[in-house]
Amino acid sequence: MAMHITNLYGMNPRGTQIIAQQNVVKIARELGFIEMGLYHYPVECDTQGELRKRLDGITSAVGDGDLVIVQLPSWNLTAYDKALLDVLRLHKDIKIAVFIHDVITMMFEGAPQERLLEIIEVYNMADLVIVPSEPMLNFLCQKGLTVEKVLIQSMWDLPFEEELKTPEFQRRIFFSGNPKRFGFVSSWHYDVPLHLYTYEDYKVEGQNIHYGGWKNTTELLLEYSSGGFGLIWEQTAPASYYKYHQPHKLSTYLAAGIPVIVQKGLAREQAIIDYGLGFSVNSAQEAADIVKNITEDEYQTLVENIKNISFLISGGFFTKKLLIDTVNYLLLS
Ligand SMILES: O=c1ccn([C@@H]2O[C@H](COP(=O)(O)OP(=O)(O)O)[C@@H](O)[C@H]2O)c(=O)[nH]1
Repeated sequence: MAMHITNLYGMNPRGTQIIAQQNVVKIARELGFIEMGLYHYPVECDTQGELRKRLDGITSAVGDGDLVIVQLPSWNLTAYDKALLDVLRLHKDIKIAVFIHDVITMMFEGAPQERLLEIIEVYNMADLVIVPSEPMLNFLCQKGLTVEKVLIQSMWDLPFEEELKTPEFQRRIFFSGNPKRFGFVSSWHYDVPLHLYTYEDYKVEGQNIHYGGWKNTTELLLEYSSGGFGLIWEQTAPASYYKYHQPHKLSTYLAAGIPVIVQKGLAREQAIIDYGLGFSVNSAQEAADIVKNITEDEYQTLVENIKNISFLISGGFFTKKLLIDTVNYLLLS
């Protein structure tokens, strides 16, 4: 019996979609998974026959009784995801887990309800689903998710081997994300600097913004670990997605060892408070006030609290555990 996991290629390699899927696969390989590469392309150009031939090639290493983790979305059409699972299901005793990274219809405004139902139908073809949060699980169940075996992802990992220095006390806030998605950036006018990293060209509109352009993972972690706070905020529209979403930036800040400030009501708020990793706030003004008023001792206490979780994230432990739990759950019950 072999274990397979899909991996996404062909999209902007700076996008979180690619970074997250490739990091999961990096960790899965260490556990003996075989990579199944999926290419992002205009699926509508394929005839049914061409798509089937393509999928036969992609799944050629899969045999009867194997276990496959499909990371979704593939960012191709839902019809492609369904066709992939259909082809996998042709194998006798195959075990399929769908690892839900994002639900595309929830991310963009005006997406028709039927599309969400089509996506959930694909999830329902799996023996197990991995969801990004409990609110997401509840939402999907209300909309028709029927898969009984479910695991909830606790955190993204950011496998990273280099030693980072302990962050120094700095009154500044880091934010990584596209300002077109996160409108609060353009109205930043507080007397605490906001250091922004994004691959989108950004004409600085807010005040006290230091635009750092794009950094690769190593560069970003080095910037963050020089000291400050990491901000996690809701996207502008639709303004509810981050109540369900597992934010990648949370792990990036914690991997670098810096405390975080999260907007109240977002999916990871409680964990941040329970583990003493930072603060939750109602407004950007409140975030700036915390950074202005915190003492150096209080900052260092937070940095100490974060050391263990930082070790787990850079060592890939959350994903290893999730993948091992997936295999055990699929094979033993
Ligand atoms: O200069 C940059 C800016 C962003 N990122 C990555 O992009 C993520 C944030 O992107 P996004 O807002 O799409 O992800 P989210 O946090 O919403 O999951 C960060 O965690 C980084 O992994 C990066 O590597 N370099």
